[in-house]
Amino acid sequence: MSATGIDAIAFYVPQLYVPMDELAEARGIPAEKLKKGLGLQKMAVPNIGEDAATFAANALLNLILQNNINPNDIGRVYLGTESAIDGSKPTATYAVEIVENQLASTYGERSFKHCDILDMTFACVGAVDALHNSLDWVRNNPKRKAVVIASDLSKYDINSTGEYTQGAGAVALLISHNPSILEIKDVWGVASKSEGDFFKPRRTFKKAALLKAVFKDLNLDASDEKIQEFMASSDSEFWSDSNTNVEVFKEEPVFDGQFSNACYNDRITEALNHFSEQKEVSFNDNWHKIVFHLPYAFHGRRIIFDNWLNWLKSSGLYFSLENEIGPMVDTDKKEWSKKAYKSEMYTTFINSKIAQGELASSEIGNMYTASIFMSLLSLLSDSYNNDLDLSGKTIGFIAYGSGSKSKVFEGVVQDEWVSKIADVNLFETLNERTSIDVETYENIHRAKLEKPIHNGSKISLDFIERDETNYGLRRYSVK
Ligand SMILES: CC(C)(COP(=O)([O-])OP(=O)([O-])OC[C@H]1O[C@@H](n2cnc3c(N)ncnc32)[C@H](O)[C@@H]1OP(=O)([O-])[O-])[C@@H](O)C(=O)NCCC(=O)NCCSC(=O)C[C@@](C)(O)CC(=O)[O-]
Repeated sequence: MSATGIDAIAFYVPQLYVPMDELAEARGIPAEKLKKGLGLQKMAVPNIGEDAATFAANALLNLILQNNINPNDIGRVYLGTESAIDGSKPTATYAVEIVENQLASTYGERSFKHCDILDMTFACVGAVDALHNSLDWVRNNPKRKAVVIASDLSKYDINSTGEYTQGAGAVALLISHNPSILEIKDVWGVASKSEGDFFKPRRTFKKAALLKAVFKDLNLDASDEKIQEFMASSDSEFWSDSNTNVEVFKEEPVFDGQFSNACYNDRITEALNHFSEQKEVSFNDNWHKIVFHLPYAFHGRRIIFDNWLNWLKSSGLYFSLENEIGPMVDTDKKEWSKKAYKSEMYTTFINSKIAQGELASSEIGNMYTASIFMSLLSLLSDSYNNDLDLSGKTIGFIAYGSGSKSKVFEGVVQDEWVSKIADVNLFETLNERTSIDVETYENIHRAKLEKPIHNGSKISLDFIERDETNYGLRRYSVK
């Protein structure tokens, strides 16, 4: 059976960002905490009119144009996202429609007509699920090709501990036989457990209670009779709606930061164990590089530490660490762990296996589903820029999605990888973005602006339909 995996890769990141120094100053947080503690330099900010569909469309279009892909050859477009723009109509349909229209003059109308299009959602691991499924499907027939897109925007409440980890964008992958970039092996470590570490519930409010609060603030008669009378006679489409409750969807999650770290740690440990039950592996020796889901740049290096200690024990190298920092004494475990974390051995491990995958995350922030694929692209682009050959090397992948699930898998870099990375220009593109100040970012965050700032994006939301039969349908335009 021929190898299957990633044959081409493309990305899209919004043009706007906030420098971390400025955000730290505005929030009264030491900039060193964000920069040295979490590894953050810039936070990508979506412009007005950008959403998960426009990011995905941009990444898909880049993938097709940069690699001369004929859309008629693609049998699947599976999109992983937790920022869906509709509860029923997949975000992938919007993205494909935009791209199909753009390609019509070259490939004719409806070039994705026979393509299976789908969204998959499981927090940040949803696009890895899309990849896993697409690999299984492609593997069954040598002619099959699939596209996997990861597209998201991570938005947290202003002033929350998640705010400085925000980011946005998309990565698109072409999955095929005999891939040029990465063969992905069919061994998957999986661990799932329902947890409430991070989620985006539908929040409900009683309409009468909302009105009561408003009436009271305005010093109006807030009696139940008056409220009922108002709702029955109101011309407003909102207040006259027959539902008792108002359902509100917010992009901002409900989350518990340190608990989410603990869930991430537990799930990846279980998934790593599950992986090694299926394949004998010495993670330290066999994995040349490790790519993580990165909610912020330094998360991988912080969260893998306990597993690394166990890897040292199983590969007989623990004594080298003890030689460097001394043996652990039961009474001083915490101090010893701190020393081990700062040891030369661990620093070498981070610098040789993890740091290249962190570079793009420092410049963008959390891209949710796209973070792990952006980390792969960061590793490949940095290796390309520094003439480091990765051919034949094994990369380990550690994915996590809140709620919660981890998947662990591995891939082998193929001889042709350079030919597919040379024109991606990841870091060059990131360096061309526009800096905005904190006030402008806050106005975008609070939806106070109506028009895009600067030149706006190439693909953006044009308007939202308001007629009864197409209410809420989104229309996009391409400049
Ligand atoms: C991620 C947290 C929890 C971080 O929480 P936090 O409170 O911002 O930071 P911290 O207290 O964990 O400290 C961060 C580091 O900064 C250091 N530090 C402190 N001060 C200084 C200073 N002056 N100079 C230098 N360093 C400093 C400090 O020592 C520490 O480093 P460590 O000691 O651990 O190596 C927070 O940002 C958060 O709640 N984020 C949102 C949730 C999240 O990202 N969770 C991550 C795991 S869950 C996940 O990955 C899934 C997710 C979120 O992507 C969603 C999905 O699946 O859909």
